[in-house]
Amino acid sequence: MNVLPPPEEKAAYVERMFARIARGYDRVNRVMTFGLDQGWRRKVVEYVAPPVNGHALDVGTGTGDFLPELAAWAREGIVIGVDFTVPMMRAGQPKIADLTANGRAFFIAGDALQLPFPDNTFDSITTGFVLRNVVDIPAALREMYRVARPGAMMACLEVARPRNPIVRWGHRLYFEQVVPWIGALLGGDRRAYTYLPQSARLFPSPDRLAEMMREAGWRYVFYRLYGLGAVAIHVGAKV
Ligand SMILES: C[S@@+](CC[C@H](N)C(=O)[O-])C[C@H]1O[C@@H](n2cnc3c(N)ncnc32)[C@H](O)[C@@H]1O
Repeated sequence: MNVLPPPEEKAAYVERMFARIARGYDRVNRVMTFGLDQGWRRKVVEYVAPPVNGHALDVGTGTGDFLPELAAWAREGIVIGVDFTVPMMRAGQPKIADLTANGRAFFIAGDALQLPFPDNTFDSITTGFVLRNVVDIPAALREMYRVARPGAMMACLEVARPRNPIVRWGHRLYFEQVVPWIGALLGGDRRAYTYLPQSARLFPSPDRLAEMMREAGWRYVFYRLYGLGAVAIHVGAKV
């Protein structure tokens, strides 16, 4: 069953889907990734190394899993999570409640393709499992570049396909057959977790994504694979 929407309906489809699964989103993530997802996010934040009093942005922040880690680095700075699905941010509000009370972390509703920030604003930018969902990946990469300060680092966490043929076969079986059921049982939404492997299939390879980052202006681009090659972290700098 193909659940992928046509491009002109993708943004509305994605927003509705994440609004539906917002409450169970974190639980499904932990189970589906065998608890590895938070370690990958910590790695992403290490790559962008937010300065102590810096400004950090997480694009497509969802329930804000990156924000406490960004705030732990930028301990005298400000961290912002931007997303166009308000129920996802609402579900994550308790995670950043203390930081928000101290004026250090905020959720802001906005589109990754038209970020609601001036040019050259952020020292560090993260984005996790988002680019697969946007209609125009180059435009999202250019927007992040626009709002990054010269000297800023950006890191992107996304799904990839393992290169080892045996691991790739097992991963495909798990991702396409098991994950939709985990989503159905724990997240109450089989369709959303069928979209996940289907959208992953169309996502550019890590080499191609690195190229797209360079085309968007990012420099010193490299990537590393994690989770037996099931996810990639791409890193770039604005010079
Ligand atoms: C798979 S979730 C990832 C959430 C979070 N980054 C994480 O690591 O768990 C994808 C998120 O990207 C958001 N998203 C997708 N396209 C977007 C866009 N064009 N603008 C803003 N947010 C977007 C969705 O609303 C959703 O919350």
